[in-house]
Amino acid sequence: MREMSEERDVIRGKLKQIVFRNDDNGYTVARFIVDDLQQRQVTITGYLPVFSEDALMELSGSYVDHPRYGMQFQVETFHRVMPDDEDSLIRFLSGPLFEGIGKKYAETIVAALGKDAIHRIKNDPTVLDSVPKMTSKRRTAILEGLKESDDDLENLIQFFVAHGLGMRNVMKLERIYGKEAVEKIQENPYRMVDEVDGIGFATADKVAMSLGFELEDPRRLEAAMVALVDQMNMQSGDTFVNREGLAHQMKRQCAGLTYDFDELLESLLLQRRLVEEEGRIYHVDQYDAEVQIAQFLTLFPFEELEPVDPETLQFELDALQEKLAITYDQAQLDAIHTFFKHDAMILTGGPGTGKTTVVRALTALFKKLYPYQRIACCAPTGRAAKRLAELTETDTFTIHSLLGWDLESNTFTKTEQDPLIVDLLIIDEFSMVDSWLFAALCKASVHVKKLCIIGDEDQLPSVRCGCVLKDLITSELFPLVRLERIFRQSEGSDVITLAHQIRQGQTEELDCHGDVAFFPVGLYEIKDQVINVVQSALNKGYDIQDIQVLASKYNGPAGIDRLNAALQQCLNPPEKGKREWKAGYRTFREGDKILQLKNQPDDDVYNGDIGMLVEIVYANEDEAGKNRLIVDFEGIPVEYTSDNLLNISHAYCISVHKSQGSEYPIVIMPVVRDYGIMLQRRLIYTGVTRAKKSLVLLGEKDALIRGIASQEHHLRSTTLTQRITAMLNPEF
Ligand SMILES: Nc1ncnc2c1ncn2[C@@H]1O[C@H](COP(=O)(O)OP(=O)(O)OP(=O)(O)O)[C@@H](O)[C@H]1O
Repeated sequence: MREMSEERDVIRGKLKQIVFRNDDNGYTVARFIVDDLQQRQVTITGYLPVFSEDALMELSGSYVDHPRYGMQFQVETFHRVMPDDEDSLIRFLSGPLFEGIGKKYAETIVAALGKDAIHRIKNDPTVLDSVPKMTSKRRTAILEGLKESDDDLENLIQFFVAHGLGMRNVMKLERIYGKEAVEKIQENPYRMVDEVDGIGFATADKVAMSLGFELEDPRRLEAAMVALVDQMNMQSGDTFVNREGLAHQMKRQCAGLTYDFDELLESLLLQRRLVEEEGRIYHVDQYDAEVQIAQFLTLFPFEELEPVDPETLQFELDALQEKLAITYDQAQLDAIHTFFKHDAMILTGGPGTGKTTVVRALTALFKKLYPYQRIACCAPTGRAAKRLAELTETDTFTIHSLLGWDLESNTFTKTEQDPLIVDLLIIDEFSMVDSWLFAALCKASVHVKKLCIIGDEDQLPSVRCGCVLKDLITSELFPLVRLERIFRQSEGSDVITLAHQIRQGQTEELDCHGDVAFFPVGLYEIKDQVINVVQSALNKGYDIQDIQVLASKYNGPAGIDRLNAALQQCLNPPEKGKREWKAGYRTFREGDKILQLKNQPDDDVYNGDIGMLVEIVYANEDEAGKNRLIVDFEGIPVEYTSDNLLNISHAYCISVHKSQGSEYPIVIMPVVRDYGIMLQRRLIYTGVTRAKKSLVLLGEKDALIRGIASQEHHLRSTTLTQRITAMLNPEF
């Protein structure tokens, strides 16, 4: 039993050391030095933000006698006490809150503004002008530091944490709504779903319930309907839902609640959170994305390049072929001429058909013919961008980094107001680009004068909504060059031959010889046989990073989770001296092969990147008292703590979807009936074409054949093509 003393106490003092902290909700156990004559040390507990150790705090709460931990001070409210003597003021201003302000400059500030410097700056920031040697950097550091030390922020944190939000989200709210956050969220917590990235309906609903909202509150039902449209789109890949389907799903989700569907929908249409067009209901973001893409492409280009003289082009082309000792075939030459003749072009073709070879020629010739124009190459994944950079010797980016993506707000700094300064834009692996991302790229591309889109139309469509590549090809807006001849085959690739058979839906006499092997294996033997194949490749001298196992679903005996666990046990077993970190159901071990699951642009690692776990640092050796894991992504070290551990998983076996945009020397791919409808032609094709050198298929031949024969069950429904057509022919 815990005993609690009755009266509320107030203590003043400073934080000494954090003993425990849950970063999700801010729950903290810390040592605190009370600012009295004895300088007593007290253990405090409560939901608190991270304070700097120098901050003078006033805590109000009560002492609790904990049976195991003894007397603790349980914090109910807290606020920062501003220093009121010169010494403390100088220490405060030169503390960690004020970046770049040292002791000397803090003295200058206090000498200029006196003991009530903080009060004066807060009342009128222009008083900083009277401080000698005040630079704009120093000014920003002081104002930002004061903002952080504000009591309002502390009250705001307490309010939201009490209503179930984690510290991370609270900080986002503060950034978006400022001091009005509490008022705004109290009035309608569901606005967070639309306005705060990373907060979905479930989180907003938790806050609303805690604030006492009714289940049938119209604001709740409206938010539920918008979230439902989003969720249905994410599941199907479509860019809209139909009215009846939405009404039906809404009925299921809001069973037992009384509401009028038509009225709710009408209200959402009026607010323009949803958009209706001929019975189709769009989430406003999806609608705007389609319109933006269609508008941009139909008006493209806004400025034109001087045309090239055909003779000069031919001269440079001949010189390039000689320099590279290559002869482009007719389709490749067509691609090159089309590119220089038109403002935009789509280049498509299967693996090994020479797409990258053409891009190399395009960039080399463009540099010669337009020496003062800027080129940017981009791709949706880091891997694809790196490959393009190696081959084209041009500035190459992921689309996210090109657009200056901000992870916290999920927004881009490059927009129509601050567009890209690029004349030629080349986008590779375009089949993976979704509607929302392409719309963002279009918005920032108003100065682009030439556009080249490259992608394999037979690969899986983008993870998120839309099928932009297919829609652009169907719209016939831009000239399309299709490369069919397989050049890699002449280098002896049986993988490519098989890939083309799969693409054409050919199921008889599948070419499984040479670099392609098929082993008939039953479902329950898959795990052991995969290990055997991996072992024999390792024995032949391949590295674990060269070998990639690709599976089609997560659960089941041949699922990703099971294969990862088995492969880890076999390839990187526990060993004395090899450090481990058990995190939930996963054990990370030094030497593990790791997959990045999310974009982390600040660290330069992206969804689909693969690295190696090189070091584990335990909490008791770490300054911040946290377990830490360091992964090396081809020379880029990235740190993970419990805060971002969900961004990675083991990579011995990964999904075919995650492998898009990457290539591996050896691919091992189980194909079993247990994968069900996942095993379709596009997925098999995408997996098979990841293999650069050799491919091992193992499983049930009938599952492979049935998979190749099965086309997508659900072709994505979008309206991009018809929008483009309508914009080109406004009279219809
Ligand atoms: N005209 C050509 N003559 C000789 N070899 C060629 C020619 N075009 C391409 N190749 C060679 O064919 C191979 C595949 O070309 P490339 O990498 O450009 O194809 P790709 O379509 O980009 O393939 P993937 O999509 O699989 O990367 C390369 O080794 C390339 O050097």
